[in-house]
Amino acid sequence: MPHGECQCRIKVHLRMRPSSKPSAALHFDETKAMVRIDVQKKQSNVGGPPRSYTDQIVFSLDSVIQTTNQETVFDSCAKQLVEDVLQGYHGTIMTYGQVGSGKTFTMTGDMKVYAHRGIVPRAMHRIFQEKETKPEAGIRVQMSYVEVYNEGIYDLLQTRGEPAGSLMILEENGLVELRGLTKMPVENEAEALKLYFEGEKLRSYSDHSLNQMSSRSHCVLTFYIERRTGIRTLQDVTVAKLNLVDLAGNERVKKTSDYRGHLRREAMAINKSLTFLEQTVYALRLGQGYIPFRQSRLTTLLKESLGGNCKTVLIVCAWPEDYFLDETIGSLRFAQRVKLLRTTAIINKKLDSAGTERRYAKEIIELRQELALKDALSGHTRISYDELTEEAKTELRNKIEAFITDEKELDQIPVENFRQVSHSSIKYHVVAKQVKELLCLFKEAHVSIRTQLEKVLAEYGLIPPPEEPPPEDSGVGELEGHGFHVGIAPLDARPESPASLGQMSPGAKRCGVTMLTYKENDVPEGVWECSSDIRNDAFLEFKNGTEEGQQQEAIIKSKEGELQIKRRYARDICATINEAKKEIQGVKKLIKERGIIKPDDCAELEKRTSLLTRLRSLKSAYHKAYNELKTVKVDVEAVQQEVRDGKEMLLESFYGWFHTLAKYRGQETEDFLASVA
Ligand SMILES: Nc1ncnc2c1ncn2[C@@H]1O[C@H](COP(=O)(O)OP(=O)(O)OP(=O)(O)O)[C@@H](O)[C@H]1O
Repeated sequence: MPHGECQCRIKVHLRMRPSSKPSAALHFDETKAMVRIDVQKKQSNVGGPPRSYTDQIVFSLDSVIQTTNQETVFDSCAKQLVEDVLQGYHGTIMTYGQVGSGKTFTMTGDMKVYAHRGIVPRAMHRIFQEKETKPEAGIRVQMSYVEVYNEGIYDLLQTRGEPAGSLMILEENGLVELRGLTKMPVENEAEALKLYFEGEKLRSYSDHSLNQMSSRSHCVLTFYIERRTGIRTLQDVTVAKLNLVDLAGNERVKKTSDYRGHLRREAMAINKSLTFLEQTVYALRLGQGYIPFRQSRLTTLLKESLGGNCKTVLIVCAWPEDYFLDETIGSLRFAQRVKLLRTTAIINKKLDSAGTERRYAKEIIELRQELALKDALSGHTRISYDELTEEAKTELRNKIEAFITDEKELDQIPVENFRQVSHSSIKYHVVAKQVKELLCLFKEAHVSIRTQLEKVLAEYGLIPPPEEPPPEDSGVGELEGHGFHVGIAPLDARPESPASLGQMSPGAKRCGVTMLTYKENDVPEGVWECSSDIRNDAFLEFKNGTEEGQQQEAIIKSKEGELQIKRRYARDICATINEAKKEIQGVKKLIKERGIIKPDDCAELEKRTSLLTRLRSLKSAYHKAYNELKTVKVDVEAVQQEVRDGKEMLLESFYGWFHTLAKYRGQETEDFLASVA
C-alpha cells in the first residue's frame, strides 16, 4: 500500500432532532450506537380479523446523537475528518434526511447564536486556525459553493451579477470537474464566512409546511486546501478538498400539504435525485461493475465521496415523531447501506512547481547579489555570471586547450566562474584525466632530465659514471661470444675468430674438441721447444688420455653447456626487449598522430588514455626485461669466466704434465712426443 493510502469505511452518524412527542417505538443506545424501532405489523388471520404483532428493526451506526449541542456533533462527527483534510486527504461530510429534520441546522447551524454554529463555521475556524498558527506550511485556501437545483448546477459564488447558467460537468481520468466554477481564494475565517453567507443568499429556499426555510436544493461547499509538507527547497505540496454537503430533504409529497406547483416540482426533483443517490449506493454496496453515477448531477458530483479517493462522513438527520417513522426507517436503511461502502483515500501531493520556480528565481537574484558583492570586495569587478555566448564558449575552450597543451605556459585553468566550467563541459573526471596525463609526461621528462644531469656530473667526475640505459632507438644487440651487450655490440667487443687463435690440430678435430686450442703466445718461454703440431697432439693426449685432463675437460664442457643455456635465455630476453621497443615506438607514433585533444572530447580522451596505459605497460615490460637481461648478463659473464678459468687450468695442468714428463724421460721433446704418439 503506498505511503498515506487509507482504506476507509464511510462513517455514518444519526442525529435526532429534538421533539416534544418522540415516538415510543424508537429506542436509542448511544453507547452501542444502535437504534431499535418497534414496528407494528398486521398478519392475516384465516377466518378472523388480522393479528397484529411487533417487529423490531435494529440499525447499527457509528454514533447516535440526540443532543442539541453543536460542539459535540462537530467533535464526534466532523473534527477528525477536518484534521485528515489538513493532512492532505480529500474529505466529505454530508447531511441526509427528511425535510426539516435538522440537516441545515447540523451543517450551518443557527448563525444568530454563536454556540449553535454548525459544522461549516467550525470547520472554517479550524482550517484558518491552522493557516494562522502554521505559517511555515504556507496554507492557501480557496472556496467554491454550488447548488444542485432541479437537475441544474449553479455557482453560488459567481459575482457577475447576472443569473448564471448551469455549470457543465467535465470528467477527466475519472475525476469530476465543473467548468467555469468560481474558486475564491480566502485569506481568513471572516472572509470565508462572508463569502459563505453571500452564497447562502443565492441558495434556493422555500417556505415548507415542515420547515419555514426549507432548502430546495443540494448544496456543496468546498474548501481547497493547499499546504507545504516540508521546509526543504524542493517541497511537496498537498492539495486536499473538504466538501460540506447539505442535501435537500426527502419527503412524501402526499403527506405534506404543499401541492403548489413549484414546491411539488422541486420536491419531485429532490426525491428523484435522492432515489438516484440510493440506487448508486445500492450498486456500490453490491459491487456491481457499472455504478450509475451519471444518472443525476448529484451522484456525479458525489462520485469521489462515495466510492473514490475520499474520507466520507454521513450524518443522517431524522424526526423522532411517530408520524415520520416510515421516513426515519427509510433514512436509516439508506444509512445502513452507506455504512458498508468503502473508499480509498490517499494524501494528495503535487509538486509546487510555480512556488519552486518563484523561490529559485528569488534565490538566484540573492546569490548573484552576494557574488557581485564578493567580487567587488576582492577586486574582480568584471566577472559576468550570465549565460555564456557562443563566442565566449569558444574563447573559453581555446584557453583551456592552451592550458592543457601548455602553449602559453599558464599556471592555472583560466576560468572565472562555475558557469564557465559547466558550459565548457569540463567535468571533474575529464580534468582528472588531463592531470593524470600531464603527470605521466612530467614523470618521463623528469627521468630524462635526471639522466642528462648524471651524465654531465659524471663527465666532470663529480659522480661515478651512470650505467647506460638501453638506447631505446637502437634496439638490443644479439649475444655473440663475449661481445653481447644492450644495443649493437661495438665491433671491438666481438670475440676473436677461431682463425686468429692457434690452429686446431687434426687430433683435436678428431676428438670433437673445438674450443680449447692454444696460441704460440700462450706457451711459456723456454718450455716448448717443439713444433706446434707435436704440442697439440700432446695436449689432446693429456685431455683425453689422462684422468686429470679428462676431469678438467668435463668441467669445462659442463660450464660451456651452462653458458649456452644462459646465452639462449639472454637472446630471448633481447628479442622481448626489441619487440617491446618496436611497440613503444608504434604507440608513441599513434599518440602523436592524434594530436591535441579537445577537453570536451571524451571519446577521444578515452582512446588517448588507453594508448597511454598501453605505453606505460610496454615501458614497464621493457624495463623489466632490461633488468632481467642485466642479471643474465652478469651470470653469462660469470660462467664465461669459469669456462676461461677452466681452460687456463687445463692448459696449466697440461704444461706441468708435459714438462715434468719430458724431464723425467730425459729425452728430447721431439723424441718423447714421437714415442708418446
Ligand atoms: N438538533 C436540533 N436542535 C435544535 N433545533 C433544530 C435541530 N434540528 C433542527 N432544528 C430546527 O428545525 C428547523 C429545521 O431545521 P433544518 O432547516 O436544519 O432542517 P433541514 O433538514 O435542513 O430541512 P430542509 O430539508 O427543509 O432544508 C430549524 O429551525 C432548526 O433550527
